[in-house]
Amino acid sequence: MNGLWKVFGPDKAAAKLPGSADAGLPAAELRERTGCTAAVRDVTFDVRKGEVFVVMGLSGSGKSTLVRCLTRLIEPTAGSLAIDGEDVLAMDATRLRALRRHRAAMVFQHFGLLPHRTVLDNVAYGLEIQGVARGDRRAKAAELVAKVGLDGLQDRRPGQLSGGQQQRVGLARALAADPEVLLFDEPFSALDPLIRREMQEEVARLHHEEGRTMVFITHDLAEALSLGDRIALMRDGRIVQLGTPEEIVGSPADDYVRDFVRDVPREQVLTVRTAMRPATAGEADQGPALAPATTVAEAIQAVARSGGPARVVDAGRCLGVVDDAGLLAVVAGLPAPTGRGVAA
Ligand SMILES: Nc1ncnc2c1ncn2[C@@H]1O[C@H](COP(=O)(O)OP(=O)(O)OP(=O)(O)O)[C@@H](O)[C@H]1O
Repeated sequence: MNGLWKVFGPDKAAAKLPGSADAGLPAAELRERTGCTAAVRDVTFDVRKGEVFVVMGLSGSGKSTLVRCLTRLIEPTAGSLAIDGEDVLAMDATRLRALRRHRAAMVFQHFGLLPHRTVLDNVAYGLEIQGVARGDRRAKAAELVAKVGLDGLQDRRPGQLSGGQQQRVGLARALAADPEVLLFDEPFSALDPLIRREMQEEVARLHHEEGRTMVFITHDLAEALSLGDRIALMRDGRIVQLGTPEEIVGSPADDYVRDFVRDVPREQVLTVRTAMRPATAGEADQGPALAPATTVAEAIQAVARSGGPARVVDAGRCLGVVDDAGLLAVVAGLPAPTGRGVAA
């Protein structure tokens, strides 16, 4: 998407706002002057095939509006939007329906399961509206019920399931459409923390197995950091930073982001790439070898066990070494000493 806007308010005023002098005003002032709310302001990003793209921000920052614009459940006010090169804003009603059914399925916080149908029939429902024959859809639904870990529960009704199990049914139903992209709107925020963790692991596992593209909305930083390949952090309708968890925690774009990530356990997010320094003579072939994606927390264990620096090795090449001073600097949030982070 490119330069996307969604402005709520009186039609004429809303249409005029993108690009106007008022467009940058803080939310309250904007509302006072124009009667409009700019829920999404000039947002540009690409979701890459196969990645988990997280949209994160506090309540009211514009996450849901942004993700609903992706399939035009909400009509954007301005900007452009494409999926696989096809212009979404030019799609007619038929193409749009196909987009929402087959290409970008949405998983909501409240799944809206059909209470009188069994688990299997709820999952098969998505296939039913696609016109799949009964025998085929039941076989496919049974496969998906097993995939999301609900084996043996297929004849229950939603009321006989726990919250987490209901979410799995919703997930299986979304997967039944075999969409290119799964859009998750805060799907787990109503769950208690243990079940929530379990569902996050489930999503991570499914992603790992299938490599399906996922767009995931959350206001929970820990969830964003654990699931996201990249995170777009929103504030007041804008993206304030877009980057990997390591970039957001390690190099916050401004004071707002810095404050946001202040309490994150840095050693669990940052990797040895941030902590390493060039190897000196003789170090390149000594000590334990760590992959570049190794977290600082894991590297601390390796260095503590071996009593000396560890090497960061990628495809047989030594990129640098990490020692206790470098690892401690990361944990303490200190700037890397000169020479660190530079490949040898
Ligand atoms: N239909 C609407 N009419 C007017 N304003 C709206 C409408 N929908 C959303 N807004 C406003 O747009 C802004 C962004 O809302 P949005 O729901 O996208 O935020 P969010 O980040 O998803 O919040 P939450 O985490 O609470 O769901 C808010 O200021 C909200 O009040």
